[in-house]
Amino acid sequence: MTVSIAHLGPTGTYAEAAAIAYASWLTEETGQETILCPYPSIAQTIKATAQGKANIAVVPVENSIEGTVAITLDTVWQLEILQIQQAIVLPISHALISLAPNLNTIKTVYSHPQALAQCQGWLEEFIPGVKPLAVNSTTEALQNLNQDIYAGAIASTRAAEIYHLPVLAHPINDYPDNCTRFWVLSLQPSTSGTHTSLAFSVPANVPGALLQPLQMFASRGINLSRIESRPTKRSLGDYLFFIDLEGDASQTFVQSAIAELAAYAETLKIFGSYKIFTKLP
Ligand SMILES: O=C(O)C(=O)C[C@]1(C(=O)O)C=C[C@@H](O)C=C1
Repeated sequence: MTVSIAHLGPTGTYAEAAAIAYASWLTEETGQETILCPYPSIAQTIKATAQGKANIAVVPVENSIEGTVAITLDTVWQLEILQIQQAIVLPISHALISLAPNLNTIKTVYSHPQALAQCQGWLEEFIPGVKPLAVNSTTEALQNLNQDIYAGAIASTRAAEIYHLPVLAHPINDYPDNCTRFWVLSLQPSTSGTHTSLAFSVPANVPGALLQPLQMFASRGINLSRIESRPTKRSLGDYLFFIDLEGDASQTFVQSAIAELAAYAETLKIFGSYKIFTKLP
């Protein structure tokens, strides 16, 4: 069977690079053939996989400069049925791509909001007054860039090569060690790994509602590698808490922690246990 891997498109995105890295790993490990399936948005990538239209989704979840990719957490929470099979950390090195003769003539810069935010200091310093325009992905604007010499786009040098466009400046991210973590999601139960991701809402906004779950992890010696809050979208000030913990959900002490957490939580969702792969530059 050929494994279909959904990712944010069009071709050349960082998500596609992560999907390619996962596809090579999968083929090496299992001998399975893969096919890449680009989708116009991160939400559609995740939904297509939840609906069985693709076998796997590879989506960004957190960036070292800008933090959470909110749409990923929100969609995974809403759909509930997807499990994390693996996490992949990719270095992100942005380029300014444009047919403009020099930086001074650029009036607008297109990119994904995460990429624009990761380069905002550079943009303010080197193209002050430029208009940042958010689009669905770093590569969405590249197909039309040759129609506007006053426009630029922030994407990878790999994308510039794919679209045969010149790089005016690189790297332009505000911090050199920029990297993004991607989740590999599917409908299959996750196997095992070093980290477990879960999320919960609390029954009431009262003192200690979050302290009790956190204390429970601490008292068991379970290290949390990430905690993130997202609005429940029900009312202002009402939150969900996303936690990554160091441990495998099949370990007895993690199982008992999860059982105790269920008692504190209004709703608890477990997104699986998985390994984190770091692809070096
Ligand atoms: O637009 C892309 O190329 C993406 O893969 C999306 C995305 C993101 O959403 O964070 C992925 C990595 C970078 O952080 C910038 C953009």
